[in-house]
Amino acid sequence: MDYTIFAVIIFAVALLVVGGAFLIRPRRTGAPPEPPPDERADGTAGAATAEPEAPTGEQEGTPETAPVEPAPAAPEIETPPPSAGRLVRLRARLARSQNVFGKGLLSLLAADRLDESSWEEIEDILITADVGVTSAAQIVENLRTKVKVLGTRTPDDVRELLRAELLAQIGTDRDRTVHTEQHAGGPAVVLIVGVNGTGKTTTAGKLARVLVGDGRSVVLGAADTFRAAAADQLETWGSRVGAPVVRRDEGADPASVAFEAVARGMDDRADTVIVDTAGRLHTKTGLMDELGKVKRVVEKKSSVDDVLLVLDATTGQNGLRQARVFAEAVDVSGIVLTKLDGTAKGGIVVQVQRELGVPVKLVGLGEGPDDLAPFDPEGFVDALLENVE
Ligand SMILES: Nc1nc2c(ncn2[C@@H]2O[C@H](COP(=O)(O)OP(=O)(O)OP(=O)(O)O)[C@@H](O)[C@H]2O)c(=O)[nH]1
Repeated sequence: MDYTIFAVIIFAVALLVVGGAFLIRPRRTGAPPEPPPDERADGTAGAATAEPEAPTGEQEGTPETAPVEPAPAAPEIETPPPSAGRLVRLRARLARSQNVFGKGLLSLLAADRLDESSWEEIEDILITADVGVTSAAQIVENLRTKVKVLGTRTPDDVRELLRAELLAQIGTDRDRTVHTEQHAGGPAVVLIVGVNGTGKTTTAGKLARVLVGDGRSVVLGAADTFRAAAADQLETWGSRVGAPVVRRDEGADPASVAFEAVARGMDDRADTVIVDTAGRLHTKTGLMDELGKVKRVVEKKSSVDDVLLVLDATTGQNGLRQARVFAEAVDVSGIVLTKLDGTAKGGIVVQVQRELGVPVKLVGLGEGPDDLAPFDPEGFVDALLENVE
């Protein structure tokens, strides 16, 4: 009898130890971090705690985190906020970063007399904000004409003049929808392209959150197979919102991963497949071959509905050079401008659209998981001119 009780106690202790090991194990093997307990449903949780951790060397070296099959979703799934109203929520951040730009222009325009040097200064401010030389000259010319017609100006008149001119340059009638709706029974396919470090993988993850927040189902494809860490990062994003991630071993053919992701999206009857691609700017030919192949192979299964080019707004002319190379390599259909919270160079919206003839569709305004918003010209310009005397 005593032996039986002893055996039962041993068995119970063994159960506890094994159970504990299971509970602790996923964290050590680089599985997605549990959502912070204080994350609010409206997505306003502190950015620092809510952002999935950047891949670390420890994760890169963990062989268990590179399965061939799509990773299982973590049990605790978050509900991100929907896309509507995101720019409004992030407006203060935009207003803060672009304040110098808006304030400088408004105060110059409000002066009683606008002489030649004032107009030059206005043009300089526009160029410094990365509006681009051609657009800056055009804006100044249009404003000069309107100011002449208007005669005297109240601060409200000036604000309205500038608002209208900036909106005209950005364009209010372009289609800025990211095409994520199912078609012909299959999922929409969105390719994310851009140089590494611009926020490409982060954007793929944030976009998945936007879509899940809008009630869609998403499959993520980790076709940046040159860095295992990029796939790990994507897996973390996917697991937090229950989006399966299709990945392969480092060095695998990106096109085949993209193909498998679309196949998985079809099997799952998902709404959207988001494919993160590699962005090494080795040679233009190499890039063209690689991205061209990904697109061609995906198109054997489904049409590609959007090719989003991710650009870091803080990189100015360098970013634009990269954009040109990508636009030559693949048919870019939309631009995602990231890190607009960290630069006063919001004028890049005007320049990049003018250069590439492609609309800005999404903007990144922070490192938080829900700091990606659909781009809305009115909201953007209003934030630029907000709280400025
Ligand atoms: N402040 C700010 N940081 C951002 C934004 N978007 C991305 N980032 C940060 O930019 C860094 C690079 O992002 P990644 O997504 O790793 O960049 P990537 O282009 O995928 O590069 P690889 O992962 O190297 O392929 C990360 O620390 C992001 O948190 C943004 O809108 N604002």
